[in-house]
Amino acid sequence: MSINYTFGLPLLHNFAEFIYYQGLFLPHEVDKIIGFWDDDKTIKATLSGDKKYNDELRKSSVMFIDNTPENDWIYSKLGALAINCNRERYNFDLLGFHQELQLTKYSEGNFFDWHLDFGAGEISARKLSMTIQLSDEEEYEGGDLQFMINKEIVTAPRKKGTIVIFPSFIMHRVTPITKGTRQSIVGWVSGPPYR
Ligand SMILES: O=C(O)CCC(=O)C(=O)O
Ligand SMILES: [Fe+2]
Repeated sequence: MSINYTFGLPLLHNFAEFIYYQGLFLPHEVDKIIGFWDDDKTIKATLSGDKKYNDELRKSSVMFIDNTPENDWIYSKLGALAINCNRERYNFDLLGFHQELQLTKYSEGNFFDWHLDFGAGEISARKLSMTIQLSDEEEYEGGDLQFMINKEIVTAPRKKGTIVIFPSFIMHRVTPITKGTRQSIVGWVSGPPYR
């Protein structure tokens, strides 16, 4: 039996669990971002909310990219991409980056197991998650960014400079690094609660 609604229910025909873009950041721009890494500004990655300091879920180092005028080119490129992507795919209410971009380094044995970027409290405003693959794919083994789409595990492209965007409620992980080092930028575009 089919039900015909008498009102026009807006549907998302272009929804995708994740999307990737290549070529937005030029190789020298990616290298410049990698150059921001400063061991003195590095902190051990922690988790938001109740899961804080859970070594079993996540092991990596992070630092934050200050939202200062000289870093504006990164924020504005990513922001513009997020707006376009959102218009095409999701139609979420977005307000902007409410947290600084996170620069992450995964060394051998580091990982981030299955999780959502969305949850109660401070992370409930996250709408879109963005990742930039900063490392040359030949430089590390393991370290795959993967999505759980129903019961299918799908791996995101590893090519240096690839930007991956996904709704923050999608389950994802970074598999353990078995060799070398992987760096990424992670950012969240936020907005008011779903309604
Ligand atoms: O490093 C990545 O590509 C993703 C990391 C991640 O899922 C996160 O920081 O929430
Ligand atoms: Fe995540």
